Amino acid sequence: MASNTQQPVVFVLFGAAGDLSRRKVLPAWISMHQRGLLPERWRLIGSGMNERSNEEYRGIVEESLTEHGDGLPLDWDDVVERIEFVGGGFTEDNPGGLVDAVARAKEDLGDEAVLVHYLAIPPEAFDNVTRALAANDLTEGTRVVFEKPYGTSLDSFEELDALVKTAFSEEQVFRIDHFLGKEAVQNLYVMRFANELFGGVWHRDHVAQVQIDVPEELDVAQRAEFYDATGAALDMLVTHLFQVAAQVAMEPPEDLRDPESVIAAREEALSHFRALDPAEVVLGQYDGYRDIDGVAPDSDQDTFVAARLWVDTDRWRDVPFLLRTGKRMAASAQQVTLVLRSPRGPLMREVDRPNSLSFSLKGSGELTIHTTVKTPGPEMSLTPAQTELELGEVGDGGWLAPYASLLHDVLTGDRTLFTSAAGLRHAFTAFAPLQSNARPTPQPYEPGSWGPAEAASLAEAGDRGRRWFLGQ
Ligand SMILES: NC(=O)C1=CN([C@@H]2O[C@H](COP(=O)(O)OP(=O)(O)OC[C@H]3O[C@@H](n4cnc5c(N)ncnc54)[C@H](OP(=O)(O)O)[C@@H]3O)[C@@H](O)[C@H]2O)C=CC1
Ligand SMILES: O=C1O[C@H](COP(=O)(O)O)[C@@H](O)[C@H](O)[C@H]1O
Repeated sequence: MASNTQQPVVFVLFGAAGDLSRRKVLPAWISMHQRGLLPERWRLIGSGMNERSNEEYRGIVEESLTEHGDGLPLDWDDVVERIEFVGGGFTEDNPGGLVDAVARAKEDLGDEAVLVHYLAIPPEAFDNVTRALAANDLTEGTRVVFEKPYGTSLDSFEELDALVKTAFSEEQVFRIDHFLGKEAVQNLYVMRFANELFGGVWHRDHVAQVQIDVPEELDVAQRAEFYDATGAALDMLVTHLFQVAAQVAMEPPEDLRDPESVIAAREEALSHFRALDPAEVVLGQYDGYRDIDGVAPDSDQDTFVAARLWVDTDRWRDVPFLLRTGKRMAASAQQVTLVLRSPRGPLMREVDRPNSLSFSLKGSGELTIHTTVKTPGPEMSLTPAQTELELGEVGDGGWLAPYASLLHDVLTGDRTLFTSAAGLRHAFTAFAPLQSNARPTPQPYEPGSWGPAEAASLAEAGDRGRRWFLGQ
């Protein structure tokens, strides 16, 4: 479904006043407009449960751009006229004013206008909105973007997917996982496949462990209801951290420029994720979480998860993938680290810290390489050293925020960085033990800490001397 980027677009944003829309989607859309990545003619229709006037909603967009984007575009007076809001929800039986609003926008832009639906709503609402789109004839020729998590368990994923298939063909569906749109995540495979320095060691013979670590200082007060129904493991582990792990673990695709080939390679890796062993998972809940408005007073929801994942392929057999994320932690970072094995040979006893390649996924990304070098001077003594490469400061390209990059792909029809149903089925299968009776009880942890103490030993167990790379 490739398309010409000048085809006018009607962008219908469900959950248009929610946290995701305000912090990410609206700033991304307007930044695309500013960068000339949108067609000249477009309309944005926000949809929500609550009633809001166009003026109120435009005020929300303005605030979103000021607080989370690059400020208002120079042509704001023109842009603001293209934005409207339709409240009161959107269901099979009661489409509210949305169908009319879409018809007006299409009339305005012409018949060739493409309709893109973006579901920035809680996952439990995906099926109702899908049904409503079908019942109200808003599916044909459109594209639909589903936020993550696409399903909340293996069973609900299957139900949702079966429903979505009745309403849309696969090429209309874009299941987004915005971590795949991060520059540095894309750079993981470019660095690996374009550099023998990295590609040559990307193997169990050289890598002792892989860490994917996303601690967040952020709390959840702005979206307590959503979060308390979701939790860290569903919000982050089975989604972003699994996708990034698959990106690290995948075998070389046949053709890196062919979307199907890249998706197949990433999802083949997912199919080799061993089902999580609850004994190798630590869940946590920060002290004070239950006092937040919107959180159940007896909630046992996890706000932290650390897991040891195994990827059963020849390349990764017996190499632990340590995954960790949580809210209200000591620091905010997004880091993928390949910790290499200790060197053999004459200096093996003198090297304190093995080599590591550490990719920061924030912004345009950064690579840090830890090495051991000779201390300058007459003595033969060794010193740990590190070197950094800012991945955004090379060449003359311009960094795109992940949501802008992925929305651009939706408009051009490039599916490389989107997930397929088959891939998500593998992810939910490996995740299922955490949704069974064997789910570990969340352990309390201090806000501003690195999570429950048990998580530290998860990194050490069975692999003496290994630690979480961050926070040690
Ligand atoms: N927030 C984030 O950082 C990220 C969120 N996501 C995903 O985005 C989605 C939305 O999350 P988030 O924005 O944080 O959640 P919020 O709770 O902040 O916002 C959800 C919005 O959806 C609307 N809504 C609520 N219930 C329904 C329903 N039953 N049917 C239709 N619309 C409904 C609400 O509209 P109204 O205000 O009018 O009541 C609300 O504004 C989730 O799937 C989440 O996983 C993905 C990546 C990052
Ligand atoms: O999907 C989500 O991601 C954010 C972190 O992503 P970032 O791009 O803002 O760094 C996380 O805070 C949120 O809980 C989750 O829903």
